[in-house]
This record gives sequence, C-alpha cells and structure tokens, in this order.
Amino acid sequence: MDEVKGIMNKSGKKPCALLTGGAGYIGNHTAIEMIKADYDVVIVDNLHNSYMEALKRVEKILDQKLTIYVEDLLDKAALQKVFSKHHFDCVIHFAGLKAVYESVEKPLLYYRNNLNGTINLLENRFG
Ligand SMILES: O=c1ccn([C@@H]2O[C@H](COP(=O)(O)OP(=O)(O)O[C@H]3O[C@H](CO)[C@@H](O)[C@H](O)[C@H]3O)[C@@H](O)[C@H]2O)c(=O)[nH]1
Repeated sequence: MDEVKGIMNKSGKKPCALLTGGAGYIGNHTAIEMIKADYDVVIVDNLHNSYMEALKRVEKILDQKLTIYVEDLLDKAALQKVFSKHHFDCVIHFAGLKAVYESVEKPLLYYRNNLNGTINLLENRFG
C-alpha cells in the first residue's frame, strides 16, 4: 500500500473506501492496511460469517475507532442510508457467501444473495 499512502481525492481530502465484508478475515486485514495508508474506511458487514470481536481487535491494533455498519446488502434502505452519509472514492466488495459445499447444496441462495447484494451496491454507487 506504500504507493498510495497519503494520496488525496479530487476534493483534496483523504480518500474514503467502503469495505463490504470488512469484518471477515480478508476484509479486516484490508481495513488495517488501508487505514495505515491514510484511507478513511467504512465497513458494512452483516456478521454472517464473522464477529464484532474481530473488528474490536482491529480497533485495538490501530488504536482508533472504526466506522462499522452491521447491515445486510440485501437491505436496500439500510444501504442507501450508508451511501447518504459517506462519499466513497472506492468500494471493495468482499461480502459474499462462498462456502463451496453449501453453494452446491443451495445454489439459489448463493445466486440471490451474491448477485442481489452486488446489484444493490452498484445501484447505490452508479445508479
Ligand atoms: O451476504 C453476505 C455474506 C457475507 N458477509 C460478510 O462478508 C465477510 C466475508 O468474509 P468470509 O466469509 O470470512 O471470507 P474471508 O474473509 O475471505 O475469509 C475466508 O478465507 C480466509 C482465507 O482463506 C479463511 O482464513 C477464513 O476462515 C475464511 O472465512 C464476512 O465478514 C461475512 O460476515 C456479508 O456481510 N454479507
């Protein structure tokens, strides 16, 4: 992340990144690296496969509070609220179901969740 450290957005402010699934393993490590690279980070996670405790540990590591919304990407109104409160310069989308065995057992659940969650995100970002 050294290449982007200290970079500013078009308004001359710290860039702000939305991390969906930011409470997951990959998400919370990404949050740490982005915050170290001077990004503001906003996390949206429904805690389906993670715990608030992990984010509390991240806060301890960074010695700062995180901006966290425990929301589901399928909840359009909740997502709209998040987008109305922040201007995101980038979005990193980790919030998805990805257990291989379960996806074979319940393919429609996976399609519904992962596609609709992504579409809701894109609608808020570009719609
Ligand atoms: O509809 C959804 C689906 C998932 N999530 C969240 O998205 C995150 C996704 O992360 P996770 O499922 O934990 O995936 P990874 O962060 O990629 O972690 C996985 O991959 C790691 C590296 O291989 C393993 O160490 C972990 O055990 C394994 O869960 C989690 O916080 C979920 O709660 C949502 O918010 N909405």
